[in-house]
Amino acid sequence: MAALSTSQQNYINEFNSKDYLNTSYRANGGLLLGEWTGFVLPNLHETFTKGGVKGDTLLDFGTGASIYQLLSACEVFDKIIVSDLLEQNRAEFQKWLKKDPDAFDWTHIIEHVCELEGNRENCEQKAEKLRSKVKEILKCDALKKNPFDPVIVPPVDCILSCLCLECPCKDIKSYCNVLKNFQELIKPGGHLLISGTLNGTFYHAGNKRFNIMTARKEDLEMAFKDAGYEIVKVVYAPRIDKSRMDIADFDGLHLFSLLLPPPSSGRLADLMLTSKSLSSHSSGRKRERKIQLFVGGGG
Ligand SMILES: C[S@@+](CC[C@H](N)C(=O)[O-])C[C@H]1O[C@@H](n2cnc3c(N)ncnc32)[C@H](O)[C@@H]1O
Repeated sequence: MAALSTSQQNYINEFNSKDYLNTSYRANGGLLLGEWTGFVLPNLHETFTKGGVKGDTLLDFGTGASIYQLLSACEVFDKIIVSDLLEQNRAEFQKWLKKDPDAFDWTHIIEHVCELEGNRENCEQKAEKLRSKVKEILKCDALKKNPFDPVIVPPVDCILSCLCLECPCKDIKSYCNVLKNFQELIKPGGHLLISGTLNGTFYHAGNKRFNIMTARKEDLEMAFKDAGYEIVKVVYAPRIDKSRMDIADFDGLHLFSLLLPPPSSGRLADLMLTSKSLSSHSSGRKRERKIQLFVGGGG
């Protein structure tokens, strides 16, 4: 088994789920309430309505113990898979799912999303809808080729990841590598939605400090293109309130809506050549047929 990086071991030992939720999202005072939620919730609402992103399964990568990012998604996906590196985060998420009295109270955030959706449902109905859509809570590690190893997750319609990839990735090269590995997890023609902060170097969960990769606009744009995604939409916003830079020092926010294009005919030829040269016996032929069928179906 590969050794854990310092960053992963640090997360395992030091990241307290409740401290993170309280620092970031507690009603009246969470650092990420206001500018972050005021940015990400309407943008996700729009992505999952006017933006037309929908499907059978959404995979949320690096969920932590957060639910805010799934509240609009649960309207347009049948199944949601959540995932995180940390056992403590997965357990904390499970508490919310099971309505444990000790679970974090997300009411203020759920109300915000209900308002965005025109109050079709009340808070309780909305929470129940999300609970009913979450089908799995998986362990993941962004730094592995298959982040769910040894589990094989069949390709999904959409991967969503908020405030996560800048934590494990030490630089833009490793970030781009993670994006490339994500391709195996997304159906061709499916979406990748990535949202996070710009130009930050650290954030706090309680009194513990976690360093992050400094994400610059131009580096992110380049990484998504280099990794083979088509940028459908990108939204940026500056950080206005800089009074608590000692808790997290980012100066802006971003949301990228990306498309994983179906393989072009040139790429199909490459795939078929690779497939043929990989095996000359019947399993190779089966694989070749599967690729042809799939491309035919995808356009
Ligand atoms: C800043 S928190 C964001 C949590 C949540 N997505 C949110 O928006 O509130 C960063 C998350 O990244 C997770 N993380 C750190 N290293 C990771 C890795 N190697 N693979 C997957 N997740 C990781 C942490 O466990 C943590 O939940």
